Amino acid sequence: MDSSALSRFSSIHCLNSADSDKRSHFFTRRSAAAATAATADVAIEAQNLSFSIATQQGKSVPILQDCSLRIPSGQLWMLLGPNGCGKSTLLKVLAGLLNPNGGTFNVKRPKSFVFQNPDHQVVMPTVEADVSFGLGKFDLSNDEVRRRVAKALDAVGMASYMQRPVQTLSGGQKQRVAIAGALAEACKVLLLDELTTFLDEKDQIGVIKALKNTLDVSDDVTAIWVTHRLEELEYADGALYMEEGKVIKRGDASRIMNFIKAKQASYFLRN
Ligand SMILES: Nc1ncnc2c1ncn2[C@@H]1O[C@H](COP(=O)(O)OP(=O)(O)OP(=O)(O)O)[C@@H](O)[C@H]1O
Repeated sequence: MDSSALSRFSSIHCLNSADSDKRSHFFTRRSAAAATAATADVAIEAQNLSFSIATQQGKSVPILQDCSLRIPSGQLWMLLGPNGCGKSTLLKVLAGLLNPNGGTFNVKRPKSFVFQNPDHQVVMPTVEADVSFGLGKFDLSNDEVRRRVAKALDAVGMASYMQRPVQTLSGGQKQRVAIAGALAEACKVLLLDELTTFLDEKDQIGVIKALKNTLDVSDDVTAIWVTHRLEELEYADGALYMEEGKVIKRGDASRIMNFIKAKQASYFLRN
């Protein structure tokens, strides 16, 4: 599957229980009995995850090492860290798109992964068709489909765009439509990989505000948001900071902000 098709598949279709069975979402070297079960108030939990890639020379290169995290239900958490530290890889493991070599994880389902390129997120001709695209598998009445689509678009502030051709949307609006698609499918966890990378400042703030509103008005939806932009931290309930394949700091947004600023200051003093 090419990356565009994978993006479309993953972002528009919630990764539900049936998918997850096929994709070995819960991988462990330990016995199933020892696996960590998510408690009612924890949406995402991972312990000691490891993930390696094999080079063409047959060498194993570790990407995630002893990586643990815990995110409470109904909250927006941000995942930060330097380029190449493993943020996207961790997200893909949590989505079930990559199988870890070790460790345990549990993510509430259904869950949905949205990629950073807005042009990979929407493919149907209109906003309404796009958001309802993933609902075909549920055998819902037309009224129920319309109700879910309207509610999801309302949550992301796109209710008045129902009949708009998707090619007329800005990048941020496309990302919001992708999030609405996941909401319409009643996803409990949104795994969002640098959605604002390709967006201008106005669109960037529009997406993060729409997401924050979505979590406020939805019942028990949790989001993890990978970003490099410190200004987005003000919208977070909590944040994780990764380095070299593992989460090294966890806390409220101001704690992580101070931690990163101190790191940046010491880097500039040394160089
Ligand atoms: N399929 C792959 N083959 C080889 N190396 C890979 C592969 N996938 C990831 N990597 C490497 O793994 C490391 C972590 O990549 P990842 O994309 O998870 O980092 P990231 O923290 O999301 O980076 P960025 O902030 O730059 O997007 C990088 O060094 C990357 O080059």
